[in-house]
Amino acid sequence: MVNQDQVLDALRKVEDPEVHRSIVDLDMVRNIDIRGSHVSLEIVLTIRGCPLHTVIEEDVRRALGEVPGIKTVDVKIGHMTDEERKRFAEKVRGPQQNTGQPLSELLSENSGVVFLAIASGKGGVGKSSVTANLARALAEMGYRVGVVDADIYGFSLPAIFNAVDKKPTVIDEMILPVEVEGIKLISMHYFVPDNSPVVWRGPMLGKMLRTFFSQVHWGKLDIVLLDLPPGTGDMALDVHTLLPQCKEIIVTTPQLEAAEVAVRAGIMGVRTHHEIVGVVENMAYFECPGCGERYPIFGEGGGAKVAAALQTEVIAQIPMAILQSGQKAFFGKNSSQGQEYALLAERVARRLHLQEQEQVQI
Ligand SMILES: Nc1ncnc2c1ncn2[C@@H]1O[C@H](COP(=O)(O)OP(=O)(O)OP(=O)(O)O)[C@@H](O)[C@H]1O
Repeated sequence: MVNQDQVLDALRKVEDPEVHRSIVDLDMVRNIDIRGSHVSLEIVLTIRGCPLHTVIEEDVRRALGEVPGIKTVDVKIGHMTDEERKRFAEKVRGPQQNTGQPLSELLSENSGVVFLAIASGKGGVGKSSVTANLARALAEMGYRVGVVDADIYGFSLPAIFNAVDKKPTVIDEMILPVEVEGIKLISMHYFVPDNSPVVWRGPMLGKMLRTFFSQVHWGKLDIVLLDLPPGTGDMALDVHTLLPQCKEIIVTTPQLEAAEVAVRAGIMGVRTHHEIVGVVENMAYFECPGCGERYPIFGEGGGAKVAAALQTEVIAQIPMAILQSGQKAFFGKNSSQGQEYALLAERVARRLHLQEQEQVQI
């Protein structure tokens, strides 16, 4: 007859879909009762009505179904008490962290993580689109990617990722980021009541970033992309203070006016000792789908100008796309933009010395 240890061993392979740790290690399994080939048990979830309960239940049934000698399984779903939830959160995030340290040190699980800020001189050049597409392309290369939407004036990443209606799970002051296509995303969008305007002052970005790193449980990551607000304000300074080793990509369009302000944003990055990884020229040209001819709709030379001024290189030129109303600039890997983003991700990975990963299918 099957024994309790065999049941627990099988369940050890089942992970909580948000925390990505074994439900046995997280004390989520209760009341195992074995009668011949029938096993009944209870799984306790952190919150009532957790939308992921069907996923866990199916995984439990599948795992037990593979154990010889088990024919039928009865899974009851229960919920943790406040005390149990507290213990769960402590288990996941480890001992309470000291928020006086630089953020990078707070990420004890992520000591080797690379921070890459995406900056631009002015809004509307495609900084958020670059962040989202680069995140996707890096995830497709197999990297574990986190994205912080630090563009506090216009948090647009949830919309680009089609994740506006998702909600981070909050367990006893521990926040689990939203996950889209394997990418972990956190944004102020999830913490302000319906579209209410947020009046931000300089130090608030620091406070927000601190919260995002001290209370958000990211799990293991290889790289964190930060979508910075446009411009040269105190933000780069804040990011530098909090993440001294942060690298930077500067986004511009080919227009010379955009390039001039992008140079200023880049200089701000250099002054704060952020290594500039390169310049991404977005909406660099439009390629005629019929004849393949390239048209420089916004002129030429902006990217090269920024790169020369900052003593770096243009590491991608992203073609312009014709977008339908409401369509986001989030490109599939077969599009010409998607292919450029794949090349950009390879360059970024090389320049940042990310460890090689196995390609994943998204
Ligand atoms: N390659 C592209 N082709 C066509 N449209 C694009 C491209 N990249 C971005 N866009 C569009 O340009 C607009 C601005 O993009 P995005 O929001 O990413 O810019 P941003 O620099 O982050 O601006 P803000 O800081 O104001 O949010 C969006 O409508 C986006 O869909």
